[in-house]
Amino acid sequence: MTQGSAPPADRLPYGGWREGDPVAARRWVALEHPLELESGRHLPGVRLAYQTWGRLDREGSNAVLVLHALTGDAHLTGPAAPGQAGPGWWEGVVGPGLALDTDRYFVVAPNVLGGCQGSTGPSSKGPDGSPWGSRFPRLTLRDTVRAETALADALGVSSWAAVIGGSMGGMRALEWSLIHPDRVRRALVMACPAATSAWQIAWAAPQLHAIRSDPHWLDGDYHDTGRVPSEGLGVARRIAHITYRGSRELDERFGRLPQEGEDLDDRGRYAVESYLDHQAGKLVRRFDAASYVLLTEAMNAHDVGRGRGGVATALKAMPERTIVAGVDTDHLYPLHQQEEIACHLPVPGRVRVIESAQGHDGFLTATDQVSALVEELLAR
Ligand SMILES: CC(=O)SCCNC(=O)CCNC(=O)[C@H](O)C(C)(C)COP(=O)(O)OP(=O)(O)OC[C@H]1O[C@@H](n2cnc3c(N)ncnc32)[C@H](O)[C@@H]1OP(=O)(O)O
Ligand SMILES: N[C@@H](CCO)C(=O)O
Repeated sequence: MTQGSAPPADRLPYGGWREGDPVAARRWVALEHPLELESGRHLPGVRLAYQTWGRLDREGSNAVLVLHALTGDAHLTGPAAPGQAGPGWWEGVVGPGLALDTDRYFVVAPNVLGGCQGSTGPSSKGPDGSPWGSRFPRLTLRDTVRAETALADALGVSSWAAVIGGSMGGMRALEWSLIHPDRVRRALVMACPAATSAWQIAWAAPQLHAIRSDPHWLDGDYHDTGRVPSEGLGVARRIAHITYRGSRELDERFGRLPQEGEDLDDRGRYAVESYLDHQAGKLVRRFDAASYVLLTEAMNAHDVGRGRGGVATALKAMPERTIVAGVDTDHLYPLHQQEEIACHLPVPGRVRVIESAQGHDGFLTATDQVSALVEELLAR
């Protein structure tokens, strides 16, 4: 296993992974051997990008793993790297004296395998030096956990004090706990299901279709062409973003208003259309379409019960100290899915409800309530 603090030289980052990055704790780890995937295939040359905050104690017992959502990254908090847009995605939750107190805990956030923010994914160069593109193997979320097992080993973390995640991060927190029951002491699982439902696969379908219909998609082999399937990815993000937000929220924020300075009678847009255009444009600038497809398919395949005797049996192996939370207005991953998880835990409990108008994104925006959950988890 090799490790470093500079980005892998063969990586064209979409995020902030550049030579001379001023934040010392942005690192990567390279797996020595090809990663054996759930499919039986092997993925060579795996590198995982990650960031850390705080220090690991002598016993190696104070490490907390935070797992990001679909288009997230390893940057939880702190100054952005040069060229990287914006602060971290969990500002106010992680830091000195905050709920995830970096004076006490060693916080680790990897970029998911298959992603495009520093870790190996379809846009990385394959063994022959050209981008993986369509040759990149299908992944499951279990594969992403197996890759991170090597990261935990490299960091000297024998067991995590807690594994925390929302949405895809929550699915992966479940898988971490079930693959390594001896290495996860607590879990906080937010806004995700035990198994992806028809409703969620249905919402993903037009997104995948939009990307694959883009003339620049080229069956996933576009990385060397100088063109990217930005129209398709933009449509996918618009669809996804509607599912991430509250219906009442959008009504109250935008109503039937036209976008400022635009005339609806002269091809102008409604304000909400402009908002979705903005969200699409931001994602297209920071995310790779092939990673989006790969990870969406990995989420579609998510089922903690697969090969474990079903969901109810599988969840019995979760840590006793598990908190499950959902957002009251989340119409993508509705609360009944978190209730299902909570009722099958070894210590069945009630779901913690995050009250937020902002739908699924509540686990990102309601930082005070999320902080309270993190504090409760770590106090147990
Ligand atoms: C766990 C993870 O790692 S997930 C990764 C986190 N990041 C993302 O998901 C990126 C996508 N963004 C989001 O999902 C959300 O914006 C969040 C959750 C990050 C933040 O949500 P909020 O703070 O509620 O932001 P909101 O949805 O209101 O969007 C604000 C943006 O819309 C823009 N906007 C608002 N109204 C309009 C409009 N009528 N026309 C155009 N743009 C508009 C704002 O100017 C602002 O732009 P900026 O982000 O470039 O500054
Ligand atoms: N806004 C989040 C929602 C997905 O859970 C993301 O883009 O990853």
